[in-house]
Amino acid sequence: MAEKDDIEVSEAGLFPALYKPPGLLPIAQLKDALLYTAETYPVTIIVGETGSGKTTQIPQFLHKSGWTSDGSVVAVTQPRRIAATSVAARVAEEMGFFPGQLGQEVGYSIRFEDVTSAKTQIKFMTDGLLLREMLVDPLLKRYSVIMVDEAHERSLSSDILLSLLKKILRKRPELRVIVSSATIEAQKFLDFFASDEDGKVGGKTKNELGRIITIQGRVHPVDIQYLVEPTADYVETAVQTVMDIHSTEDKGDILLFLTGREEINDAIDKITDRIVDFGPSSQTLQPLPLYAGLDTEQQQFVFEPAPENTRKVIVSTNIAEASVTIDGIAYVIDCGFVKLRNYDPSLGIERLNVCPVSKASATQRAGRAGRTRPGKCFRLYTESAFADLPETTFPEIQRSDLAPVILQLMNLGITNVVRFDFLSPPPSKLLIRAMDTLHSLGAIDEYARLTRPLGTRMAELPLEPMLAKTLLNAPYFACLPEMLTIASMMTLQGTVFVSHDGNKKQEDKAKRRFAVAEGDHMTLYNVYESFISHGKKDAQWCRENSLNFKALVKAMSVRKQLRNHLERLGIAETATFDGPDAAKLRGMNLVERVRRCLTTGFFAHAARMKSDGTFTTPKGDVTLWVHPSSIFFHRKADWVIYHEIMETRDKTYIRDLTTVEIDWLTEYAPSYYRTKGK
Ligand SMILES: Nc1ncnc2c1ncn2[C@@H]1O[C@H](COP(=O)(O)OP(=O)(O)OP(=O)(O)O)[C@@H](O)[C@H]1O
Repeated sequence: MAEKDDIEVSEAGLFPALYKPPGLLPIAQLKDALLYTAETYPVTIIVGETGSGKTTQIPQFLHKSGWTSDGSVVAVTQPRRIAATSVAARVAEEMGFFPGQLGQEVGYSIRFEDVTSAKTQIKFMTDGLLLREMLVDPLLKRYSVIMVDEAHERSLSSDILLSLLKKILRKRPELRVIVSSATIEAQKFLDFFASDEDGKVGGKTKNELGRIITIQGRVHPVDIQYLVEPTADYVETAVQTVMDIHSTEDKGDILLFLTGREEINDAIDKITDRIVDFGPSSQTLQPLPLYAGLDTEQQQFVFEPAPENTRKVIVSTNIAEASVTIDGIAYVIDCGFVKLRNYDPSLGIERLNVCPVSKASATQRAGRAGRTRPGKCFRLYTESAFADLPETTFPEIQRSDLAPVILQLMNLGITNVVRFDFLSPPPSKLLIRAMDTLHSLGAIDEYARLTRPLGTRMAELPLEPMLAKTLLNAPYFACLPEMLTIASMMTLQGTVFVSHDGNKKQEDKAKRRFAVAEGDHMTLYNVYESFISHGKKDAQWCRENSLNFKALVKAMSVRKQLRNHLERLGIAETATFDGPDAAKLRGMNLVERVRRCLTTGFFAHAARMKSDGTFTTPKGDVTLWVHPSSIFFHRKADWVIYHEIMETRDKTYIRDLTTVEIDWLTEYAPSYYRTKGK
């Protein structure tokens, strides 16, 4: 029986307290001001210290003061999935719901994972997902308030979302938009919403449009320390700092920010090697990785409390940088760098460049400490280097492949994307390249209009344009069931094979066992089929075959969702369409039909193997390296199409390859290969 002191009254009823309220968060003092502003003005820009309570408290204030009473929903968008899911869990808990009740009054929605219900009143979601919802609900009518969190990060989707919300406000003056931002961007956001030919948004003049609210103060102090001299090897310095903290500082977990998976694994190996130096009796260290490529389950580990006498060291990319609270973190180590995507429109290659973080990012990182206890942040750069950092991160919209987002904008009826009201307009080269890509895929015509049905259908599928086109073409190649599986497996982004207990050899053996000579797509198909034929629920079989059980279960769910999307478009899984080549295709085996179908979507990603085992682009101007995860890392091929291309450090890698015939490129993309002179 619970003690009286452990009993809390919540809206959900009486039950033993699962959590202790965080005391008065700084935002509590501004509750009335905030609610008044939201009542009075369409736009509220909120600027506050990290940890002051913006993300977790504002939606609850709004909910309690009636913004959801008519069945409307308060939405909070996040640039990252881990933030959306973990904050939803926290808010549900604060409102008195048990973990199993997540998805009822409080829920979250991220791509291929909707944990909401008809009851949901507070919904956390990725900014990209809210954009998608506009396809079915263009004015986002189910929401009374939309809070765009971490808007200063300038993610591609949140920038586009702000532009579209500005448009929606003209038609829905009763909608409330709250934008949470770092100080430096606040005025820019308000000015953006106010800028209009007639100075009016939703019938309001500039002065009536919105206000900036600033929250002072934080829950616990964070002591920031800098290096006296710069370091030439921040991974080594980071590991050393972990060891120093462990031997000299009080209890408390550590969060170390590095730039990517390789560095993270390297640091974890080094930490593991050095733990032994501390001897068996002392408190031990538990290093845990955190990056986007891990599946949700693996990411959840970092939130679990460390075992007794153990100090957690979470080694993370910037995905833990904003909105995330990991209870127990007392120390943050910030390497000062981040990997940023940079799309090269002339070559169509995405580069991952290691760049110095912005001051806003460094502040966010430091703010992961001092949330549930006082903290320290060790910046692995000098104070003068900090002073030289840019204020905010360069907007993603100015360095991304814009084809997916332009396709969506067009489907929302924005016909002239060049004149779209961007917060920061992208360079014209990026726009031109995106239009080019969409045109070559047949999604837009020569007048830059969305084609019907292909273009609109491509926009409606939650897949990138090349994969969407491939899937939509599959009925012409009588391979829709197979392509549904392949598309679902592609969304797992390399998490299918795992080395259990670090047994890399076993993993390689398993890969060879499932390998299909024609390439990685059919190999993944083979894995999925074997999983299904082993009764779907067989985690032990997955272990024996170095497969990630959770990832495969996820693939099943994604496949079902994609199948439902197609059904809504009037395409049944069993559909076969007769194209001009129907008779010819009937004589071909399944693998050839799949390869041809892949060519119709990925023809722009063609490459040819050279004698040294590397690949080259059709023009021969770029050397491409096979990603080690591909079956062609050790095998020969001639022409291939690939799914993804990425430049890291000094090499350009391609991953997920399938063999094709050179003639198919001109057969399925005649204008692309003719005009490109390839
Ligand atoms: N999962 C959690 N466990 C324990 N305390 C939490 C948790 N989530 C939030 N808190 C408490 O609530 C406070 C406010 O968190 P919240 O995410 O709302 O702040 P924020 O202002 O949005 O911060 P940021 O901008 O840094 O994301 C934290 O500082 C912490 O004290």
